[in-house]
Amino acid sequence: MPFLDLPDHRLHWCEEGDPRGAPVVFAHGLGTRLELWEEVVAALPQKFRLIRFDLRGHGGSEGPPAPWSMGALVRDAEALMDHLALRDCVFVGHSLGGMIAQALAVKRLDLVRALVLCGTATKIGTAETWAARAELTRAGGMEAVAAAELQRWFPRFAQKSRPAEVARDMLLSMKDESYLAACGAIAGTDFYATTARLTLPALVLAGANDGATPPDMLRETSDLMAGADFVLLRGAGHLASLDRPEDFARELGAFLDRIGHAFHEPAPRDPMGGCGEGCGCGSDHDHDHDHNHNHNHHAPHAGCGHSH
Ligand SMILES: O=C(O)CC1=CCC(=O)O1
Repeated sequence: MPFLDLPDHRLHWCEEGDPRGAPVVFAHGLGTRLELWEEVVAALPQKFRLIRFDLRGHGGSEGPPAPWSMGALVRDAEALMDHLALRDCVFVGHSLGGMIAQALAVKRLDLVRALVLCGTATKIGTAETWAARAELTRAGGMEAVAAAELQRWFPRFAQKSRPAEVARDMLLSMKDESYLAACGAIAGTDFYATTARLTLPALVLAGANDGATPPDMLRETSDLMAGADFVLLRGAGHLASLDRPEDFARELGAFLDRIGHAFHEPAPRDPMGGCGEGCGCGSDHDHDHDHNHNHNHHAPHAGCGHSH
């Protein structure tokens, strides 16, 4: 099992497909783990380089002490992608992973050439709903969280299904403190303004029966991004990759074909050095999304947003 050692925790990741293929990176959401993508990855053409990882405190990845910021979660993804020398990836993000995807596309357009967002939005929940979630976690632990989440993640007819059992096991495998730290990062996040500036190719997949991030939220996120494709997955709940893996893989595969991902040559690294963010600005400033840096080079007049 490969791990990436970072200064205060280690990240667990895995890779399938063709190591020389065009890269596709998968990031799961709150309370799940990289197994969320198992069946989707198996159903995709293996000509791609298919990389999955566990977010900090999830699955096989360690959880450093709280608090965690969204910027720190984004830096984990960046560190892994840099470690694997990935460029011009299609980044597939579910829920919290989809928030990381949006931030990465703003911050590191050299890493991300297209986005696939599912079960996510620019902002999920409110300060009040996340405070209530924290209270539930402290009072009842992950058992109580799982009971509440399964009702939101799966339509009533699927709450006793195999995917619901798998989701429950994932939630119960998580430590309370990591869950609370991840909730804290989501509670403080609103990417509306920065995601609205994205113009890279994007596919937004909504589960028609998603009670956690309902289709309207996904539609709104899709409408924000110029040229994004929106697809409603019938019969799917919040974890569409788990309860409708074949439909998910078909839509994702068609998107990869549409953007010619298999034939895409990664852009060369900036020969002038620069900040490593692909903007050629030459600065060594900290590109922390928390501090509102804006790096969408597809937006012609956006500027790099850095203080030089
Ligand atoms: O847990 C939920 O209800 C929905 C959610 C928000 C972020 C995430 O990853 O899942």
